[in-house]
Amino acid sequence: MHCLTVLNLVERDYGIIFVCLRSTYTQPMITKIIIAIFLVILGQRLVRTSHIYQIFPVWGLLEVALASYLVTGDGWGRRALSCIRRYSGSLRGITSTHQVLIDLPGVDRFMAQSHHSLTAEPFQYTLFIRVFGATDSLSLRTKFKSSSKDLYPPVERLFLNDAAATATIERACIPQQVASLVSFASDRAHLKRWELSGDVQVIEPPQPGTPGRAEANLLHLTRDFGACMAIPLLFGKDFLERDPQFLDDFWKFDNDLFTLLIIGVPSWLPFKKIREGREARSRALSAVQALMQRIDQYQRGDPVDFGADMSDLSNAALERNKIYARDGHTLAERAVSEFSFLWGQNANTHVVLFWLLVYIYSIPDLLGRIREEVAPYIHLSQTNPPEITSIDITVLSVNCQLLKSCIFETFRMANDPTSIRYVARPMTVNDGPFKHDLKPGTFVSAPFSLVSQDPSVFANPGEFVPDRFLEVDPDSGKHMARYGRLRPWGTGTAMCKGRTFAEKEIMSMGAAIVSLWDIEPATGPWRVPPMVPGAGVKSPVEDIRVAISRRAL
Ligand code: HEM
Repeated sequence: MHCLTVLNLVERDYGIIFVCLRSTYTQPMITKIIIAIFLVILGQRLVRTSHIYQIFPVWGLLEVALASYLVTGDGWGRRALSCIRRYSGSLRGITSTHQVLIDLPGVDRFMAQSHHSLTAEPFQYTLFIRVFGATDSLSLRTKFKSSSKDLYPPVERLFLNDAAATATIERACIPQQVASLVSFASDRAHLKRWELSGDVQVIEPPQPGTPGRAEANLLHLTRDFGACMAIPLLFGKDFLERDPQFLDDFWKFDNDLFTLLIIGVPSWLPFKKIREGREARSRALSAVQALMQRIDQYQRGDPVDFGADMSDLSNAALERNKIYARDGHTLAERAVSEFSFLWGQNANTHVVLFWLLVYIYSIPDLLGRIREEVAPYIHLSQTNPPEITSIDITVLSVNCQLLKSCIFETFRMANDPTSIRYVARPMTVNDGPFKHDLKPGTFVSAPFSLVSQDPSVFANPGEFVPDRFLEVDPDSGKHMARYGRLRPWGTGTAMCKGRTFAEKEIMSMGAAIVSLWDIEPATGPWRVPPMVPGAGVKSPVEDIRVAISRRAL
């Protein structure tokens, strides 16, 4: 924009200040101070009024929680909500800037509209600023706007495409890795990363003919085990090996800080949990920034820091870095974006794996049924203890419908997905007898956990029913697991881009673990711990101490 135009705009908008400015030319110091204040105000105004991105209101998720709570309550909750909400029908938002869609007929069709009308980008940008540690600026909004739609195709090619997702999981060498879920190493220096995190204690070392027995914290063991499989597939092996602290920081940030920041708790509050979470985030971001530097060096053909091996980086990481370089993102900005992607890849998947194992091992007879179902595709050696010689990942996904139904049921019990979109153009919502006009510049949210817990959709919603999602296919007559009204991956164009990979990963790791290991509580009978809601998949109020031994055939 030409500077005279800017000055004209400035004079129009800030006339009085401008007059003052002109009259202070004789006092240069005061003039400089006024100019500085004025430029800050102008800068803030430009950021606010640039419609590149709006920030999702800080109370938005609390409004989703409140509307969901009131609508599921008895009569008074619904009546109270009817008095305070803005629209009628299925739109339950209280404020004019945000509508919560509950029981909207055809919600998938509505949310499937093109990103020119409904877009997830402003909410993702809000997460960058509010949760992942980026600093809001007009320049960052502009860069994020030009990069974001190009950042997903590389992810889709690696994690969404069926054949590519299978090939990616094959590279993780699950048979060998699952055999070392517990290594029984007597020397701490030889314990795996996930064993350290799971506080594995060997109770009986393995002897010839007798499997060993160890105790571990199941959530910590499983989530680090999963992350140690998944992260190298994206960022190569060197990343986690170079930074042994990274996973602890990642989970600390996820558990202690993420939920607080997303609901708007200021990160500067002087509480120990927040301070430690912030420190963990800052260390994790530094590790990712150093990685981005190495990726950049590698791509430009420059010497790579520490001579790190970058040969097994995924194409997704390489292609995304090219887009960041094209659009002039600093290394710190790339780190925030990749850290948020890494969070999406890991924060939910391995916690789902934990809950799946808890249900399979704790529900009488289910372990036997799953072992029987997966046996033809998890090939075991005849040794004692047995080893997995190969896994047929493709056929496992197609033929193991009970396991798939158990995964869906785990999602239903433990996952709280919400799709949040920005209304970029005027839109009309068809809501049965109602029609609502949505203004551009507002947000809509669709919380899907309400359906998951609705007894009229899923009978006895508090109970884990392994076969719940199995339906008889009219053509083949076989049982097939179908999602029905479950939406673990959100909906519409911004639906999860890693869902094919995540489902196959949980299936193949779950099938491999149950085939090789016996797991039971370290003391007493199984007790499924209560769940703490968070951002996505819920955590247990406390970890479960379990005894693990190799399965004897
Ligand atoms: C059990 C595991 C997972 C669950 C439950 C899950 C769930 C979700 C949900 C609910 C969304 C928001 C969708 C919406 O707004 O409608 C989402 C978005 C996303 N997820 Fe996942 N996810 C999982 C695993 C993964 C993995 C493994 C990856 C990557 C490898 C991934 C990458 C993404 C990306 C890139 C988005 C943003 C998509 C967009 O805005 O276009 N997710 N996920």
